[in-house]
Amino acid sequence: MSWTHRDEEGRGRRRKKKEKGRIGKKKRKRGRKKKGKKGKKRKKRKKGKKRKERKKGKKGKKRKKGKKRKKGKRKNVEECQNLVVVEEEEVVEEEEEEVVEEEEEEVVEEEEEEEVEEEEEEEEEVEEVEEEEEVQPSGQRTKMSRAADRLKHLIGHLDRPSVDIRTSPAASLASTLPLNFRYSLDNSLLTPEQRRFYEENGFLLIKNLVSHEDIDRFRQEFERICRREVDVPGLVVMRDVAIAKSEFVSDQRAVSKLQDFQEDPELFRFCALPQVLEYVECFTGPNIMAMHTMLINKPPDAGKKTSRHPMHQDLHYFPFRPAHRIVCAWTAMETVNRQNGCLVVLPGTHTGTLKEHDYPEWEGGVNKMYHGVRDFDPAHPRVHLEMQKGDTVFFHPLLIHGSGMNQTKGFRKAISCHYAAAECYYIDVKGTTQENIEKEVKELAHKRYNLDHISFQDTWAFRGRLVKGDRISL
Ligand SMILES: CCCCCC(=O)SCCNC(=O)CCNC(=O)[C@H](O)C(C)(C)COP(=O)(O)OP(=O)(O)OC[C@H]1O[C@@H](n2cnc3c(N)ncnc32)[C@H](O)[C@@H]1OP(=O)(O)O
Ligand SMILES: O=C(O)CCC(=O)C(=O)O
Repeated sequence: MSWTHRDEEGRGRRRKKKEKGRIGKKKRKRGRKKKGKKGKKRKKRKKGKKRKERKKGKKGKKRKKGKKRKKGKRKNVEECQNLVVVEEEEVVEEEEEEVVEEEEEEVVEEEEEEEVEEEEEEEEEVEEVEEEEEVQPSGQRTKMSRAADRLKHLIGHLDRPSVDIRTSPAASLASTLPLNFRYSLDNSLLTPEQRRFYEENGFLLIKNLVSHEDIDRFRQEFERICRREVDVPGLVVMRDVAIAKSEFVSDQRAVSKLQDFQEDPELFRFCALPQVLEYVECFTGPNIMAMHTMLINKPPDAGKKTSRHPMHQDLHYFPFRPAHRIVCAWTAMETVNRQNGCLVVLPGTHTGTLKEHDYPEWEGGVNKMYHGVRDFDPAHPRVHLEMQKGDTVFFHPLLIHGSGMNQTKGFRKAISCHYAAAECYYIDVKGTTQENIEKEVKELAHKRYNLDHISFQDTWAFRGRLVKGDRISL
């Protein structure tokens, strides 16, 4: 637990450096802002005009949609009666239609995004915006076409055949890369399309990345742990709240999640798989820490819907930054689909800020520390990440995601690791929305290990393991 001392110094140095940088940045900003504002007014006028045009267009579209929807509904009732029940019960709670209606929602959403973007631009990102405008002069790619593009990418991305889609970017394509990527680093692994996809959506699904052989080995180890044949230091074994008080059965039926398996050499192999780290490096850079590990064994729902995982942003749990140098790798250990509670993501939400989280008010109870995001746009398009064994999704810690209820009789298994650049630094969460989780974690550490003065940051420094490069600040 030595982060405090060493890092306080480091933090001091960094803070000074940052302040210096900020002053410089502010000066530069001031100089540019004048120029920027005029441009922005022009931009706003244009946007107003565009908005009017869109509204006009939307009326016509709505009428058309009404017809389409009726047809679609009939099909739903005839063919997918079960689905109606599924929809009602899932965390996802929205109607199938809402997902299909992305086009319409995207327009509204894009408008909202534009406004938020504008605000952010005013405050912080003047420099970046200017860069963006240089490489993407208005008119070259409108917001509308970006929304449509995004949808196209999303669908194309999810429909890919089950093969490894790794390719090297062709030299000729490199020139089409925008220069303002902020969520991924220059690398020779991701294609321009994959990179752009992550930038815009906050996740990237790679098919068939982890071998079935490895997954079977992880499964066997999981079963050994459940049978208590191995004792793993630091491991947290969770039971679903609905069965936590029922009679203990010492096999996987009782276990809903293994957390912090960094001391289990077999399970921890997952975190160091070279083909996984190759991707991770595109987001973290070459010095990589495995910060958080989980094997999630989503149980068949006991009837109280407690197998759901509320919509949340993982950054809520992390007292380290910057967010865009943190990434999660989540690998399906078997087929995951809407029936057994696949991941559900709100594409693009990684571009927002960390929101307030707390326990959702669910009648059947909520699992310990399963905080949900307080306010998010329920109309935001959702993507259900249906995956096959070995498929891996990489996602940003601000991406709002969750998972639905497991309505099957089987367990739904996935293994995951949150990675961070070793250059990330700890932050003090006092006075922030993360205070509630800090309090809970500290209480748990006290209860479990009788540790009184452990800090939130300590609990992370203690769990983190270097998997590549040098351990720097974390
Ligand atoms: C970081 C990336 C994103 C992460 C997102 C997440 O996953 S967030 C989720 C992360 N979750 C966690 O870190 C939680 C870690 N979980 C734990 O530490 C533990 O499973 C636990 C505290 C909940 C239970 O610990 P114990 O091993 O002491 O369990 P024990 O069986 O003795 O139960 C102690 C008390 O906790 C209750 N309990 C047990 N499991 C529970 C659960 N899942 N949810 C709520 N409460 C639970 C019991 O009913 C009992 O209450 P009574 O005392 O009233 O009888
Ligand atoms: O695997 C799941 O069901 C959800 C996992 C998740 O969202 C998380 O642990 O952050």
